[in-house]
This record gives sequence, C-alpha cells and structure tokens, in this order.
Amino acid sequence: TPTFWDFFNKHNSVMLLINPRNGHIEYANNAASQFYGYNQKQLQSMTIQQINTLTSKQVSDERKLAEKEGRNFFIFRHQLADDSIKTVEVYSVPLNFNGTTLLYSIIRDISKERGLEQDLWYYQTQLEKMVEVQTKEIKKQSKLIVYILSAAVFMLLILIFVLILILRNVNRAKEKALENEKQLRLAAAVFETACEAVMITNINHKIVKVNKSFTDITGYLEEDVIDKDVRFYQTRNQDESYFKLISEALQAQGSWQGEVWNRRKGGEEYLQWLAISTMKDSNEALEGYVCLFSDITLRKENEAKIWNQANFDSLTGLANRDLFIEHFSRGIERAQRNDKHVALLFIDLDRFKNVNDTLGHVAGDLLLQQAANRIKSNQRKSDTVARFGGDEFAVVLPEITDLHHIESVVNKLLESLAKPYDLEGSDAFISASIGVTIYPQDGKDIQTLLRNADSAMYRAKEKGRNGCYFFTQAMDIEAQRRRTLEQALHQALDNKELSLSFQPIIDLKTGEIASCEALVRWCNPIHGTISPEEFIPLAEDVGLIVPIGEWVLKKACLAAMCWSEIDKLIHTSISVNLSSYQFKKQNIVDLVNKNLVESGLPSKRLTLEITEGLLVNDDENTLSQLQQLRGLGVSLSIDDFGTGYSSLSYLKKFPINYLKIDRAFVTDLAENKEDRALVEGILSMANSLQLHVVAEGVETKEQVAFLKSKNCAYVQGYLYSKPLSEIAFKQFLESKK
Ligand SMILES: Nc1nc2c(ncn2[C@@H]2O[C@@H]3COP(=O)(O)O[C@H]4[C@@H](O)[C@H](n5cnc6c(=O)[nH]c(N)nc65)O[C@@H]4COP(=O)(O)O[C@H]3[C@H]2O)c(=O)[nH]1
Repeated sequence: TPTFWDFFNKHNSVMLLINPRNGHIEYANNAASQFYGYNQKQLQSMTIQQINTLTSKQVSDERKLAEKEGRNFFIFRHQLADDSIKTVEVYSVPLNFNGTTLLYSIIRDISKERGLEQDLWYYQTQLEKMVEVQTKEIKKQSKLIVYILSAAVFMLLILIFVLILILRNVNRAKEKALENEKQLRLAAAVFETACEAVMITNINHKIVKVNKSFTDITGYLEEDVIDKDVRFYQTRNQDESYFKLISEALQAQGSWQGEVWNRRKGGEEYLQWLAISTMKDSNEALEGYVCLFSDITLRKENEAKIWNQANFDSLTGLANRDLFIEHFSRGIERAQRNDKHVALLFIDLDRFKNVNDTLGHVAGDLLLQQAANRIKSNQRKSDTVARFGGDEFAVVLPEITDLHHIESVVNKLLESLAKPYDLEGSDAFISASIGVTIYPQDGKDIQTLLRNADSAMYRAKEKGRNGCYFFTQAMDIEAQRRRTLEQALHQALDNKELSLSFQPIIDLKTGEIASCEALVRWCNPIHGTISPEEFIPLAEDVGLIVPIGEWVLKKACLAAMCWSEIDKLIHTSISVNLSSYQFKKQNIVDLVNKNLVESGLPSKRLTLEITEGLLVNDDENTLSQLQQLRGLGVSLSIDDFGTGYSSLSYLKKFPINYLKIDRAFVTDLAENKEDRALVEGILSMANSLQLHVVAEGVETKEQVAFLKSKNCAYVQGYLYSKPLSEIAFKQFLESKK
C-alpha cells in the first residue's frame, strides 16, 4: 500500500511540510523542486519566509482577509530561484508527524489567471487614458464655445432679472393703486356709515362736507350747511372765548375734544362730545378741520341717573350713606387743615314704627319725606343731610367754630321734627332723638364718630325721646341745660319771671346821677337766677329776643317816666340794650317810636345801647335805621367798646353819641399798663370825635382817679351802685335828691 511519502513525493501538486514555529521547510516534494527551481536539498535548508515575498504584516493581513472571506487558502507571492514572482494559493493543514506538528501546504500557481485579469485591466486603463486625452481635446476645443455660451447665459440672466424687477415694480404700483382705491372706498364707507357725525371744514371754518350721521343728529341736510360757518348752530357756552380756547388747543396740539352744547334744526338743545383734529397736506400746511361728534345727551342723563341712584336715597332725595361718608371725610380733612370742628348728628324718629303699623307704608313714606324736608330746610348749604335707611337720618355740620351753633341746630331740628305731620288727611305726631358727636374730641375717624353718634342717639332715646345727647359729657350737660333753659325761657314772659334792674351812671364832674342802664333779670322757680349773659344769646338763637327786647324797652320807658314824677329836676335818662338780632328781625324805629309815644318819655331821655357787631357789616339798612332813631331824638351808645372790631371808620360814619368802655379794660386799670394806654387812647379819640365816654365796671377810687385825670365824662359800677330793683333804684334816686 502506498504510504504518505509515496503520495507526497509522486504527486504533481507542489507540496511542502513547514515547521510552524520557525517557518523551516522540513520536506519539499519533486513538484516543489521543479516549481521553485531549487533541488529538494536546497529547499529543505530554506525557510518559507525566504520564498514568500510578503512581509509578516502582509501575511497576517491576508490571514485575516481569508478568515473574513471564509477561504481555506491564502494568496501569497512566492519568489522562484530565477527571481520571478508567482502569485500562489496556499492550502495549509497541521499534521502530526511522530509528535511534531508540521504544516502540510499545497501550493497552486495562479499567476496565469491573475495575468489575464491584469491584461484586462491594462487595456481598460489604456482605454480610459485615450478617452481622457480625447475628452481633454474636446474640452479644449469647446472652451471658447463655453465662454461664448456662458456670456450669453449671463446676459440672459441679467435680462431676466431686470425684467423681474420691472414686473415686480409694476405689480407693486398696481397693488398700491388697488390698496389706495380700497382705502378710499373704506373711508367713504366709514364716512357714510359711521354712527358719529363727521363734519369737515376748511381753514376758515366753513363746512365743506358732512355725513349722514350729521344729518341724523342735527336734523340739517348737507345742502343746509355747506359753506356755512361752523358756529351757525352753536349755543350756550359757545361764546367767543370758548371758541378761542378751542382754536388755541388746535394750534398747540392739533386736536381738541370736549363737551359742547348745540342746537338741532328743530331748536332743541343737545349735548355733544366733539373731537376736532387739524388736516394737513403733505407739506404740513393746514388744509382744514375734521370734526367728529356724537349726541351724548341721553348718555349724560343716564349717567346722572345712575350717579343719583348710587348716591341718593330714592324716597327722600337725600344723600345716601356712601355719599354722606364721602362728604363727611372731606369735612374732616378740611377741619383738620383749618383747626375747626365737625359735628355729626345722628337722627332717629321716635315711634315711627307705630305710624307704619297703624297708617300703612304709604303714610310712613310720606312722613319720611316730610321729615327729610324739615331736616334739610334747617341746614345750611354746606351741611350734608343723609338718610341711612328706615327712619335714620344723619347730618354733618362742617367747619364749626362756635360749638353752641350745634346746639342751636339740634334744638331747631327737634322742634321742627316734633310738629304734626299731615299724612293726607290724618295727622301724625312723632318726635326725634338725636345723638351728637364732634370731631376731633369724640373720635378721629368716621367709623368711631358714627358709632359714638349712634350710641349717643340711644342715650337720647333712653332719656325719654324728643331730645338729644352729646357724646361728650361736658357738652352734653351744657346742651341739656341750654335746652331746658330754652324751654323755660319760652314761658318766662308769660310767667312774669323777667324783671328789670337799673344801675346808675354817674357824671364824674358833678358826682350826680346822669342816667341809668336798664338790665334784664330772669328768675326761674327751678333754675333760679339766670345771668343775661347766658340767656340773652339763647333768646337770640331761638328768636325770643324780639318779645323780650320789646318787653324791656316798654318797661324801661315806663320806669323812667315814673322817676320823673318823683323829681322833676333830675330827669334821669335811661339806657336800654338792643340786640343786633332785633335790628334784623323787626322794625326797631317803629318799636322805639311806639314806646316813646305810649310811655310819654321824651326821646332825649332815652339812650339805646348797641354793640360793635351791628356796625361792622357796614350795612346801609343799619345806617338808615340808626339815622332814623337819631331823627327821633334818642341817643346811641356803643356798648362793650374795645372788645370787638373797634374801628375809627364806623365811629365817624354812624351817628353815635356815647362810647362805653368795657369793664374788662377798667377792672385792671391799676395793674395793667396796656389797659391804661388803651383807655387813654379811647378817651382821646372820643374827645376828638366829640363823643361822650362811659366807663363800665368801676369798682375802686383809683380807677375813678385815673379816669377823671383823663377826662372821662361818666362812670358806672359797683363803687357807686350795683344794678338795683325798680323800687331800690327809686329809693336811690330819692336819697340823692
Ligand atoms: N363785675 C362788675 N360788673 C358790673 C359792674 N358794674 C356793672 N356790672 C355788670 O356789667 C354789665 C353791664 O351791662 P352790659 O355791658 O350792657 O352787658 C349786659 C348786656 O350785654 C346784656 N344784657 C343785659 N340786659 C339786657 C337787655 O335788656 N337786653 C339785651 N339785649 N342785653 C342785655 O347782658 C350783659 C350782662 O348784664 P349783667 O349781667 O346785668 O351785667 C351788667 C352789670 O351788672 C362792676 O362794677 N363790676
């Protein structure tokens, strides 16, 4: 049987056995010897690396490639003994030879197959080269044509571009024209369909165009107004100055807007909201005016209605709580600035519920309306009267300087609200309770003042209704006293509680009684003796000064006549105080005349004492009354001179005979240098005006000495006599006989 070696040596495939550790060729067959050109011996002394021309890296790359391609052979380049290089496929398997592993490699020459491929590649390369050369040639020849063509294309492109530009501009112009046309159409549509009236005038204010709404609002057709001056239909506040104001605004800002009263064609006046703008041409020159207006009469009326509903009580027409609080807070701010007081009167009708329950709600509403009118009629314009709901009312009296004013308002209110109410046939009698707080003493803020006024009102109710309660205790005591005194004073005359005292006035030169002053006295069984300084202002407040003053004058004239009976030689004259209120409330000349006639007292024995306050207003009526009184033959004396507005001018103007220096200046004559200077000044001034001076309140001899040294004609005071009753004064006169 043939062995491996027979097979190995005789096979005509090239075979090698190679040691994989060092590449040594252990055995080479005959075919190998013929292929490589080395004999077997030579081959078996060589390594495969001497035959394989590939580097070890190339060998490793080929191994990886074969593995990747799934080949069972490698492609190497083997060098033969004649130095020619063959491309070979090497098929290798490891075989064990007596314990040594050798690579059994069969080598196949594939150079010829590769050679064909290379020839093909050569011709292909040659062909490409030829093509390249040809192409280059063609390119060379066509370059010129290309240049010419490019230039033509370029020119064409420019032409297209220019054409596009022209086309675009034409389109734009077309679009603009269309847009302008659209705008004009729109403007025309807006002009015609606008709800607002549009009126266009030229620079001379002549109307050049109006729209339909203009006709709708004004009633004037276009032909009625074209070429007319814009002012032709204006009224009321559109005088020249108003027109000037608008012109100035148009000049300065180019526009004006505001409310304007105009007249419709039918004559009816309406309020329009007018907006005027100037129209200018492209050179900024004035072309005319565009006036837009709408009729806002109804809107204004509605706004006013809404405002009224929001701020006023619909039943009584008085302010509601919100408006009241607004006014109140403004009043407080003003009082704060001017250091004044603000009074809050909280009024609640007593037993109003009874009226509602017995007479029904209609009667109740009627009563509330009447009560509201009464409260309102008792207030000044600056006061705010409000209804808080139900039968609750409130009044704010702002900027109060004299706190007594509050009492007088409260008393008037109580009196007025207590009068019977005529509720369409049935009479209702109710009263009111009033709580009073005063800013700032009873609270610094509205809420506190309201709360305190409310609790004061409840106190008034507790005290028996038809009354008031001042939150401040001291004021409350005073107010209550004034109120009870006022009630008592109403009865004083009828109850014969008034009387007259007489205080002599002494002639300093002779030391004799020159005259006397009649002083009213009030003695009430409950309140005792009340000073005229307290009750005269009260009588003035409630108007009782008129009957009291009449009574005093009558009594004084009769008394003076009576004394002349005692001693015809004395002929004592009498001074009677007159309140300024009497001059306002009655015809004082008639009254004096009547009393002189009725008593028979010669007018020269009557002196009327008036206060500076009467003269200060420089009222022509007062002057006339005083002149008439002088015409009757009575004398006039200014009481309390120096305490008020002492002015030379009224002394010269009014027909005065006497000045009475107030006792405040006489009292401190000894100690007070300034008082001395003042009294001296009054005396010298009176002297130069030929007025007689009476010094009041003389209590000491020192005072007399000073007054005498300064030529004071008359004195009055406790040093000589206190005011005396009629009987005591009679005796005083008799003692001086
Ligand atoms: N301390 C002091 N007092 C003296 C002295 N001598 C007189 N008197 C008081 O000074 C007051 C003088 O009256 P008057 O200045 O007219 O001031 C009067 C007058 O303005 C007013 N009055 C009094 N009677 C009437 C009246 O019939 N009608 C009016 N309208 N006012 C009157 O009331 C004021 C106060 O009157 P009266 O209380 O009677 O007070 C009187 C008198 O009692 C004195 O030496 N020392």
